[in-house]
Amino acid sequence: MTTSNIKANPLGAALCEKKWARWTALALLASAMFFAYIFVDILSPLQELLQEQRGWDPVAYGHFAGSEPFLNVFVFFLIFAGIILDKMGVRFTAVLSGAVMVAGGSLNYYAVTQGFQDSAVAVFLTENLNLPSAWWNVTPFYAGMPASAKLAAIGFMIFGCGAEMAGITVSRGIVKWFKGKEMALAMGVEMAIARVGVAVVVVGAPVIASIVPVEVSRPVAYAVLLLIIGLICFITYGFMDKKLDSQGVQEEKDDPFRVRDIGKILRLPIFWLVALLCVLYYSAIFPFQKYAINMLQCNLQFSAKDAGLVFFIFPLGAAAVTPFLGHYLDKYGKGATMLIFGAVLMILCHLTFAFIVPATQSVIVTLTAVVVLGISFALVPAALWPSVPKLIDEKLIGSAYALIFWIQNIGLYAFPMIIGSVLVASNPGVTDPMKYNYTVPMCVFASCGVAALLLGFALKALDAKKGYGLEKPNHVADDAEKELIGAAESMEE
Ligand SMILES: NCCCC[C@H](NC(=O)[C@@H](N)CCCCN)C(=O)O
Repeated sequence: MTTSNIKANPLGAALCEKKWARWTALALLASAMFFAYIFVDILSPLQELLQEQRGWDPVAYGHFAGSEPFLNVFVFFLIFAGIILDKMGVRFTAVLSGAVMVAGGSLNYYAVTQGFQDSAVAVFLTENLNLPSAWWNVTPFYAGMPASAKLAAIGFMIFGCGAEMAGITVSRGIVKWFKGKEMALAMGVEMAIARVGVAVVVVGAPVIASIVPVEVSRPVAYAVLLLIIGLICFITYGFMDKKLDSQGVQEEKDDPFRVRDIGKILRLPIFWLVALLCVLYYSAIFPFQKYAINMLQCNLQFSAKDAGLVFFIFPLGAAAVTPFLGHYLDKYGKGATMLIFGAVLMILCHLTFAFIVPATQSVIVTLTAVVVLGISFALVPAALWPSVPKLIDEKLIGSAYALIFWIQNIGLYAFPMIIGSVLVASNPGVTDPMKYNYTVPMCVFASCGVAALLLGFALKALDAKKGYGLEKPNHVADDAEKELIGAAESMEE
């Protein structure tokens, strides 16, 4: 186990000790993530236009949308990203991730422009990447997929590598600047800003696209511009980070990296509890988001626009509450309890969508469930991510975040497909997309919540036994305490 990352600074107070400086660093990191979250969902509200202008049917859109985690999951890019982060540090990895996002985003943009439609690349892609729809074809490509959707998927999977790399880097950056201070609050603010990005896109993308002449690629162009600004934010952050390093406040780097370090993380039972809780919880949130609008339309007989307005409060509600919960965690702790409480709320909401909403068709009940789900989506992330540094040796924190993200991405990749199949199987003969019954898919989401809840109890019990400090305020479970735990564990072994 490592000792504290704060080393004596002969030049006076280190930059991270100054409130304005660490919050400026956070503003730069959070802005880049805000722009990344905008890009992730930029095409979500434009499905109709994509069909009209580029010929993407729902299958093509679904394959494009699901392509983001592909390289991270199947080419293990996230694992490499964690190793790069632990070896090269926050500054290098942040700029690299920003550049990868810009490259992938630009390709994605080019794919949806009119210029691409008329190019030789389009002809090439129309004739290639026509993979059969067989069980082994885990790629987003299939025979007959529009060329623009193929290239957009390639761009989106490259973007996905940058976005997830940025996610782990920003988490490690926040640990570097805020450890022993308002760390959970800072992570909460960062995630709240990201949620606002999702809400902005739902409203903003259709408005930008519908400026005459109506053009589906225009919002993507703006989003790429924002990614470039995000890269500039990361570069600017790099100067602050360098200054901090020069003051002796260097992050612990894993030098040289050894594969057995990953093994060390994988052997920790507490790591598996956190990672499995994460994949189960997030699999019932992000994939649910993809179906939520249609579920609301089917249950309430709403238009897509009205259903979108109801669902709009979900990310905004989460954004409003997350920083307060982060602050609560810093001050009072109770991280494991928050995870349990968040899972309970999620189960209740999904069961409400499964049984009560279709039976009552009540807008009030639906709105209440959406708000409560937003609170759940604040409780779990606010407690989960700041708890990781309490469990893992600081110099392996990048790899630990990366492994958790990787396991989470497997769920994010698989669940939209699982839910799609469950939806079709539980609605035999239904072809009208407004007539689906969502009871069984919602029960699947609720059962993820039940499994996450059980893991939450197990986590709390293991924490009570081993004293990781999950229930303690952030600054209490410091490195000295981790060292004691580490020593106790080595004695047990
Ligand atoms: N500093 C970031 C903490 C994680 C925030 C978390 N995001 C994720 O878990 C991403 N791996 C998944 C994003 C999926 C979007 N395509 C969050 O709560 O958003």
